[in-house]
Amino acid sequence: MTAVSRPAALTLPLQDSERCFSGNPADLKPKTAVLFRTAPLLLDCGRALSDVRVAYHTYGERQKEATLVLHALTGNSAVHEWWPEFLGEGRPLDPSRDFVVCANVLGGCAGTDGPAELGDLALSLRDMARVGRALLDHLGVQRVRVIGASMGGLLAYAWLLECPDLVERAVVIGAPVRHSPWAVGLNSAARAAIRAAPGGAGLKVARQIAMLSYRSPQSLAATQSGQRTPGVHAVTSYLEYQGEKLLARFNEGSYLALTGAMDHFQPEDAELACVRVPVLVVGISSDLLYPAAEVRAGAALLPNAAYWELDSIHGHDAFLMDAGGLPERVEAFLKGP
Ligand SMILES: CC(=O)SCCNC(=O)CCNC(=O)[C@H](O)C(C)(C)COP(=O)(O)OP(=O)(O)OC[C@H]1O[C@@H](n2cnc3c(N)ncnc32)[C@H](O)[C@@H]1OP(=O)(O)O
Ligand SMILES: N[C@@H](CCO)C(=O)O
Repeated sequence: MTAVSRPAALTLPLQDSERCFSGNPADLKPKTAVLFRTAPLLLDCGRALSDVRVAYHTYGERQKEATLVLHALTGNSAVHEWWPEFLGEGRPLDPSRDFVVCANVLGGCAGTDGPAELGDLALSLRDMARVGRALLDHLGVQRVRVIGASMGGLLAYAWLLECPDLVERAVVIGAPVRHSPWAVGLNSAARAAIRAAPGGAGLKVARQIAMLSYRSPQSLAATQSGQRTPGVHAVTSYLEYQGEKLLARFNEGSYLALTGAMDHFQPEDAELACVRVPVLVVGISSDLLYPAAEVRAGAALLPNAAYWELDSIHGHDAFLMDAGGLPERVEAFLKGP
């Protein structure tokens, strides 16, 4: 790995993620585009949006074919910060070979328009795919390979249904084809916490509920047994800390909008049977939020899907924390036949 050098004008110390990224230092900066200037975006809820601001990262030289990364619920477009095992020379997303694009989703709070700019929004994952399509048009991209995990995996399914003409192949990691009552129930409890205690306290509880679904009993037994502070269970202070961390970097309106979009994405089996392109679906052995059997059953609804399982004790977030052989699997699949 080659360390990147920062332009002289910037004197902040490099973050670890920046040191590890061996591509063009200019790729580390987010870009913005204002889309839907001449014709509005018609949302599934019936509202029309014009001049939609989208913040995104690209890695590598611009090409007509791209690899589009779809981030998770509280993730963002800075792939180099949260997926270093996947992005870089010799990795599945290789900027020396590929044009990699990742945009912050509509409805989020990382630079793309969301509730903070637009007010309360009833959004769908298909709306987000349409915004992504407009961004690809803006960049001159005509074909994409799509890869997403968690909410990004659900969004990958939305791309397959909404933009079948653009998608060449797709990787779905740790995501079902639609939310189960269990997943909707967890999000409903999180939203109830936000509505019961607006202004921050509710968002912190929402994150605590969600974190439990992102880990597993075995993972917490391995990492959070005992106490850090006398008289306080380690897992209790861990969850409190995770709530504080999310409050510092996220927005409760976005949490409501994005979890609502995930819950309302309920494609029919017959729609999924029309997806013709090759799809690699990855389940996670200890995932409590989206159990591997459910993810596998979703893959079986697609005519041209392969299923692989990541073996980890760390639950849903293993794709971030304990990726094991996943990068190699993804790379082999993205290369194509
Ligand atoms: C496809 C996508 O888009 S994914 C998007 C990626 N998402 C993000 O990057 C944002 C969300 N982040 C995460 O979800 C998590 O940080 C993960 C999954 C990346 C990593 O999870 P973890 O290994 O639990 O690490 P996490 O950073 O959450 O927790 C460790 C922190 O908790 C603290 N901590 C650990 N145990 C305790 C405890 N018992 N009490 C208090 N604090 C604790 C650690 O000191 C550490 O603090 P720091 O963050 O200030 O360094
Ligand atoms: N840790 C992920 C969870 C969903 O994968 C996030 O916060 O977005």
